[in-house]
Amino acid sequence: MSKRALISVTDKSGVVEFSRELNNLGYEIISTGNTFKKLKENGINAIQIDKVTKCPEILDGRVKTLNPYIHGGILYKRDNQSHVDTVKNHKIESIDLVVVNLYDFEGTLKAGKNHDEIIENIDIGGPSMIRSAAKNYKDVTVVVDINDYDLIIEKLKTNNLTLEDKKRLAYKAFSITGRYDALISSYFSEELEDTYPEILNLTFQKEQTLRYGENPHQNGILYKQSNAKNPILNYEQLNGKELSFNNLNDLHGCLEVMREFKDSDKVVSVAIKHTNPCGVGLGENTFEAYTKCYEADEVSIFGGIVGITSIIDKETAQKMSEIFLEIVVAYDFTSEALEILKKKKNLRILKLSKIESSLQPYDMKYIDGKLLIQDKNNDLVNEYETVTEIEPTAQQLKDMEFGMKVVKNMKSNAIAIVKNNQTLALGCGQTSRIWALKNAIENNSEKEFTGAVLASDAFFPFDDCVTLANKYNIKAVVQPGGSMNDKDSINACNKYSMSMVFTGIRHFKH
Ligand SMILES: NC(=O)c1ncn([C@@H]2O[C@H](COP(=O)(O)O)[C@@H](O)[C@H]2O)c1NC=O
Repeated sequence: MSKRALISVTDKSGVVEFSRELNNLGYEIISTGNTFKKLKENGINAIQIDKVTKCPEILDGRVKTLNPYIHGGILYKRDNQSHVDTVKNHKIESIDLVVVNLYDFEGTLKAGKNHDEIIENIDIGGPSMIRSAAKNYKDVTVVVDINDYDLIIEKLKTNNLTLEDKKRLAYKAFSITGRYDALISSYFSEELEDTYPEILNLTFQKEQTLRYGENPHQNGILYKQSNAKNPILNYEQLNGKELSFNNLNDLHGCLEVMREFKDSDKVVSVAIKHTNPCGVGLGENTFEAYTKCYEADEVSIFGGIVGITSIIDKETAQKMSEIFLEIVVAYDFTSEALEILKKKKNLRILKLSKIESSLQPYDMKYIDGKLLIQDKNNDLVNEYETVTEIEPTAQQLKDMEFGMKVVKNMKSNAIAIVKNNQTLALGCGQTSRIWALKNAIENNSEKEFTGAVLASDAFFPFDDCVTLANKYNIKAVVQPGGSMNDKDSINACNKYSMSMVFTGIRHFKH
């Protein structure tokens, strides 16, 4: 008896050639509405589904293959006599190969169609057949990926389709239906504004196998969430080696800082080291911004990432090429700038499409079998409230906002000393706040801090930071406030004739 293949595909690419080969191999083909039409038009020998189901496709295609003649033919165990007798009694014929790809739910969603159209694009019969065939993979071959057509034909021709192959195809099939359902579930959770559902169905697709992970002995992979909105890692690579695990992680840190300044009328230049900013400068033009960023810390920038919210010109590119950088990322590059930067073969040059606001509902951390999820930290300050006798100057207020944007994106405990739209000294990732400040000051002992502003990611539990700042003539402080001992810091500020502003929002980043 000849073998039978059921072919029902929305994406019809390659299906004619594939079916022709199946015909040549002696397969009888059963097919649904439009697939059947396409095959027939191309001279493929096929039988329409209703000849098998003995029922027309009904309910606008909602029921085509949901039928015992189909599922019985797929699901019966060939080595189970009772199953064999049952299908024989019911005149159900064997289906040995199931070729299905699903209604384009994802594409319909992305095209912004209305709810009813999206619902109509939830495939029911397709996943059912895929799951039936995958469950019975020992007896039935399931093909869900058009990229597998050639290999399947090759294997069938050489009689070399092994049980292991079929198991792998079944695995792929269940992964595809699982992903499909996760996308549907996410759609409903969004529709019903259920940001933190009881069951969180996230689905990620492998985008890139990285050379290694954070260290050479660790594997590293980049997965992408296909239903993410405005993903921040959205760039075109114009030069250089493939991005590494650490590059991608650091780049994310860089883009998050750039995002803080995306609506600024000035250009921001950020230097990142190990996900933390090590220099940030705001300027009227690219060169000024980069110069400020570079001069903020000429040591740490070495081997770092530089991000610029503008077009990189020749002058800036020349200055950049004086040092070793891993990545330069910007909105664009002049052709002269690109020519200069490209001389460094390994320098990764990235052109960003655009920096947009984050539309991701949350941030997450995988903690060994559990997932910690929280709202994305999209706010900067609640309101600026001066809590001292002295008010900050207009420039100090501007620097306070600038400083908060920087400390918000540094690992806690984080301190930024800033002046005139430039970071002068940064301290981060310290286990004590005073150490973060000492670190910042001691690493930049040659600098003049008079007139600078001190920004802190979280409140001061003691007045020690204020006292130390005063020693270096820093006369303005911005911090969230909220400590039981706020009074101590406020009193110290008043004693030293300093201004202090509370923002009302803490920015821990651990
Ligand atoms: N309802 C059913 O019984 C059913 N059986 C198969 N499908 C889907 O119909 C599509 C193919 O339809 P057509 O051959 O008419 O283009 C395939 O994507 C397949 O997954 C169905 N459609 C939706 O559920």
